[in-house]
Amino acid sequence: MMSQITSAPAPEQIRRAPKVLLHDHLDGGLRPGTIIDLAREVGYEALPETEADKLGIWFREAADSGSLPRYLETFAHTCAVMQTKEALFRVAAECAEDLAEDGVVYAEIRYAPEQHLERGLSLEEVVEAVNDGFREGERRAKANGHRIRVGALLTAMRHAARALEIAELANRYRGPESGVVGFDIAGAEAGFPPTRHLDAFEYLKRENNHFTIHAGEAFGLPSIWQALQWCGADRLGHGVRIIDDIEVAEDGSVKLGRLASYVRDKRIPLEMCPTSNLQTGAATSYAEHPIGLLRRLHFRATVNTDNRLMSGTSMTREFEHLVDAFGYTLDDMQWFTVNAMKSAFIPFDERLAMINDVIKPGYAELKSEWLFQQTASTSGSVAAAH
Ligand SMILES: O=c1[nH]cnc2c1ncn2[C@H]1C[C@H](O)[C@@H](CO)O1
Ligand SMILES: [Zn+2]
Repeated sequence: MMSQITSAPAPEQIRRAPKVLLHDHLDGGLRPGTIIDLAREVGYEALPETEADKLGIWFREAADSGSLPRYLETFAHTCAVMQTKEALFRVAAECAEDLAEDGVVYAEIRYAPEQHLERGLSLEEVVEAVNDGFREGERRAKANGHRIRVGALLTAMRHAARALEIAELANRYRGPESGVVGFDIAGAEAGFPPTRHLDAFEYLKRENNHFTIHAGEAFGLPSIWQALQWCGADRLGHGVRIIDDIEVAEDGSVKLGRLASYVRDKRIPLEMCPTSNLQTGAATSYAEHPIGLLRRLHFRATVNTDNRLMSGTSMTREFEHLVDAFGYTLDDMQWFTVNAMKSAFIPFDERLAMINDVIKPGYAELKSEWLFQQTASTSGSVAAAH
């Protein structure tokens, strides 16, 4: 039997470990250099910086406001340069390449097609350009010795009124050829409850389709309750505020309210995004991030990036922060990764194959390296003592 891995994985091991990403926005993950190139090509002159390094820093700082609406304002610049087929293709291809480079083996990437129509594209053209870009990125990753599969989630903006139309689009493009795997709603949460879009969710349920809902990020339990019990969400985007329904007494004993119990009992996946939560004020520090408690209580928690550009992050970095804050090991990383893979929107047999053929062997290899190093260093110290 494999012995327990006790030490913290090094950043390089974290990068090489197979990772699964369920919550990442396409328009929140552009390379700064690409934004500058695309702005030049389309004549967009409102960028706050024209050097890639400075632009990357600008996004991180502007998004670090402590408020979700202010965080969301920064997307005006990325969406502005994602209005042509070529731009969407490039951004999607680079997204898949960057994730593969970071050790992500499966990703569901979301974006709102309705935000990419300013220069005359149709919703269908947007979806097809992004899908083609993902396929290209998968090919480039393979050529570089990486393996990644990318699915798309189509998002509707919760302040707008196109959710049913976008849900229909997601349904039409669903399937292995195009790679659309589900639906989401995003945008400012306070004042825009998920029930505004009930028609879209009811439609998707009738179509046996999958959806996640951003809930419990900038607003609390009522938003999570609506997302699950009125709308029927398969997963929760963030869901951090579920912590409001959990009481931890001074002696460490824990009491779950009915909603928190439901979420845990039903194994509702929580797409947690620690760095993004610090920026929007949904959590105060990594060490106090609810993911620590939720992991201990065996909620189906997963680790995600949300917006790699605005949060200056990657899957490796998110795990590094959690390793620092909670002392997580490769076993914990594997637990989060298997949770995420179980919660993906692709068919069960394909999820199982990813777990058995990619994730478990990947972690087994890293753990055996770790054991080998431990043995080598122990026998080294024994030899030195003689
Ligand atoms: O964390 C988020 N909460 C709510 N909405 C978000 C978050 N991150 C990005 N968005 C919005 C801004 C994007 O333009 C949109 C589609 O990806 O989704
Ligand atoms: Zn999000």
